[in-house]
Amino acid sequence: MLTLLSQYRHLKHVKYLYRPLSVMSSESRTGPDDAKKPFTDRFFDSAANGNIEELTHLLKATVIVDERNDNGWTGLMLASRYGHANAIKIFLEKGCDVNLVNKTGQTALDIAQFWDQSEATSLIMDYVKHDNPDKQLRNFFSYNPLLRCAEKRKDTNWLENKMREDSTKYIAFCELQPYVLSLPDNKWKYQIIRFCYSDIQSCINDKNLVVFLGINKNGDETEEQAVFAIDVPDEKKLKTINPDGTLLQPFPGSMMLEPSEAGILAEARTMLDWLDRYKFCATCGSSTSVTEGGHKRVCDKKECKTNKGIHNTCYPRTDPSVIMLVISLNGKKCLLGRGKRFPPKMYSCLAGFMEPGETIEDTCRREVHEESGIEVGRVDYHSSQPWPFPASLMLGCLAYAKTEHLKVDEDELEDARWFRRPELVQMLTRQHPEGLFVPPEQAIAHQIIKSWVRKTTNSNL
Ligand SMILES: NC(=O)C1=CN([C@@H]2O[C@H](COP(=O)(O)OP(=O)(O)OC[C@H]3O[C@@H](n4cnc5c(N)ncnc54)[C@H](OP(=O)(O)O)[C@@H]3O)[C@@H](O)[C@H]2O)C=CC1
Ligand SMILES: [Mg+2]
Ligand SMILES: [Mg+2]
Ligand SMILES: [Mg+2]
Ligand SMILES: [Zn+2]
Repeated sequence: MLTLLSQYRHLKHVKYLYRPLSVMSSESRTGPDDAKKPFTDRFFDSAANGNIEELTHLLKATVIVDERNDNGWTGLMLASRYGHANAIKIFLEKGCDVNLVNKTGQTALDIAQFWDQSEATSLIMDYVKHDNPDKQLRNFFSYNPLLRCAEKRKDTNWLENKMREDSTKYIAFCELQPYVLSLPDNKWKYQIIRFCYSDIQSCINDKNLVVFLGINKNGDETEEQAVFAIDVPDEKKLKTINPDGTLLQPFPGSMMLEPSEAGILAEARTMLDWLDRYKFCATCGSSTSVTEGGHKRVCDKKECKTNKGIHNTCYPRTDPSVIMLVISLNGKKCLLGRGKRFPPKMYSCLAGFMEPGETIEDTCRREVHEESGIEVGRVDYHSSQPWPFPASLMLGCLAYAKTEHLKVDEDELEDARWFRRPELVQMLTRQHPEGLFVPPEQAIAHQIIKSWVRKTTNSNL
């Protein structure tokens, strides 16, 4: 406490500590010019003033939740300094980083304690206590609420009985697009239709592909609800069962599902695509039969070597790909590129498929060099994302550049450029003066860029 006190005595004469106080006066709090202030000034002001309406509005762009002013103060720190409990709750709900420190090394908790803001102190302490591994970033398509129950896949009797049970649900696909309903209160949100066995019975035959996806965790333990995916090649059949449904296009359709539905879609879409495309043995060319609830194909030719020893060529495929945010030598800029098929004005992280025998780090170094001419040194893993178009697993990384001169691979990219942090904030929040933007939050690229922006500041840029 003594150290903090002495820090404060020193700081209290420094204008930045009180920078937000300039708007604490009654004139400026309601001043007509507030709306014209830069976005970040309004953000810091609303945190310091406890202006919940403004804060809620500005935090729709969650990327700024950990934005720091020139002195390293976050909105949470400002709200803690002045004891605005409701503002603190908003920051915590939005997943702010409570561990950040300002330029004098204080966390929001240090500040709340120092200023005897007891409610602020207990809110943050409570949050820290309950901060658990579940809070780890979960990318879109990666949250599948079903228990896969791999052990049940070999139990043919169990599977056959489950397929006919009243509680069992089927999600139907036609040409790899799920059959969905748009939500009555929000036409931008869709829900995958879950059919009962009696509804879908007429579509289940030897030709239509069926995959056991798993057991619904939320179902009653005594009556496990199994979920299957079924491919129904004729959309008209689905229309007869439920005329209100529609097929959901991959882009942007899949992005409009709830995250838990997107996770189920990721499993189902990749599985159905694989079952459909790998009908013949890759080793001997014979036909194959589907087994294990749709999770394996077995070569019909008994003597085929896939039926002896290691025969994993008959299992579903996942193609690992890396996706990386390249950070410049001085740590102040990031490299983004424009693929030839991107929507106009969209820039994203560089990405590429892994080759056999490569590590994640080496794939990042190779792909960055191939696509931009930049040499990469250290590579840090960030997070991963299943990308079911058709079967990628995106391995997200931060890659630290050793060089800066760009030599763009024109076969793959239309452009690649270094962007400074303020520009990235504008692109993430769709406020860039030239209309440039990054992929939506459902893409891992967005999350990697956002996490770098949240961990850095604009100072000295
Ligand atoms: N989730 C996200 O935020 C993003 C995801 N992605 C995904 O990342 C993946 C990789 O990115 P991309 O830049 O396309 O990859 P690369 O940089 O490796 O280049 C694409 C080239 O790789 C070839 N290729 C296709 N499939 C494979 C494979 N399984 N193994 C090796 N090479 C292959 C293609 O050749 P050919 O022309 O012969 O088909 C294509 O020209 C893609 O699935 C893409 O959809 C990319 C950006 C953002
Ligand atoms: Mg690429
Ligand atoms: Mg490439
Ligand atoms: Mg490649
Ligand atoms: Zn074979």
